[in-house]
Amino acid sequence: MKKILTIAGSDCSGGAGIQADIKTITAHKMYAMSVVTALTAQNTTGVYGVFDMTPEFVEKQLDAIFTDIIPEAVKIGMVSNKEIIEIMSRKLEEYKISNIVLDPVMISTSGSKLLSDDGMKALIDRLFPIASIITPNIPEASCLSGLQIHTKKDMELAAIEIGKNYKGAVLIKGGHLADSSDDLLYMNGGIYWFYGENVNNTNTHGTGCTLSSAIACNIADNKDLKESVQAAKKYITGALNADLDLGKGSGPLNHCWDL
Ligand SMILES: Nc1ncnc2c1ncn2[C@@H]1O[C@H](COP(=O)(O)OP(=O)(O)O)[C@@H](O)[C@H]1O
Ligand SMILES: Cc1ncc(COP(=O)(O)O)c(N)n1
Repeated sequence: MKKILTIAGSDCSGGAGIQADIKTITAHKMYAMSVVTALTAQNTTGVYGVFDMTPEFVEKQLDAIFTDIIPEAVKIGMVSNKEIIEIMSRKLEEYKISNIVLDPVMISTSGSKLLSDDGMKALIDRLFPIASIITPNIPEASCLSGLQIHTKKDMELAAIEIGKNYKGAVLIKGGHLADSSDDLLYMNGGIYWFYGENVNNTNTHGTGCTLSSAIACNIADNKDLKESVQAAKKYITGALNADLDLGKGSGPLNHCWDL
């Protein structure tokens, strides 16, 4: 069985973070492991508290995993702060871990900040260089490129701008653009569009976490990056179409459908 590690924050309401990742990995019939970087008290209406793990305990978790079970792919989500990022980058390099999918989580769908300002710089300097692919949403791509993004052409310009400083693949997710769910992959100077069915469902809590975990599973399954994104898009569309409606805000996805 393929083993996937998620390094991310916990969402006690089960919609995003570690919980979304484990559900996605299990739905792909793979073995999920998790390193928790932070606990959050959140639900479909907002984030009400964040409790960061100590860097030392993140290190202990990473050592416990990498000295015993080596994952075929790793997904990185919420990383909180600079100290945690520095430990992660050291450990991922020390154990020569490859196939890293990095979701640069900065702000939750409900608008809460999930990464400190110095964390942002450390993320770019320490984790971007070791990731095979980064998966910013539109606000994150805007922050990384310094460009406003309102159209698909803007997405292309932002991807090229991010690509100037980063050698890996960039997937800009289009979920925040009105009436479109098309995602853009920028890789080796080429632009590839992934056209998605725009599902009429406002329950999108955890879509980014789910997509990046699904990409990690597909990479572990020996698919190339384009095939991995295509298959992950199929998974997210299915989970949105499976239509769960929980909570008072933007609810979680339904992972209980036949892939
Ligand atoms: N209403 C929707 N219908 C279909 N796909 C969607 C919808 N909303 C988001 N997606 C898809 O979910 C994935 C995550 O995108 P997005 O919501 O932009 O990320 P994030 O959760 O990081 O903000 C992307 O593949 C995007 O195209
Ligand atoms: C622990 C954790 N990690 C990531 C997200 C972002 O997910 P989303 O953008 O879908 O709210 C979140 N809300 N909580």
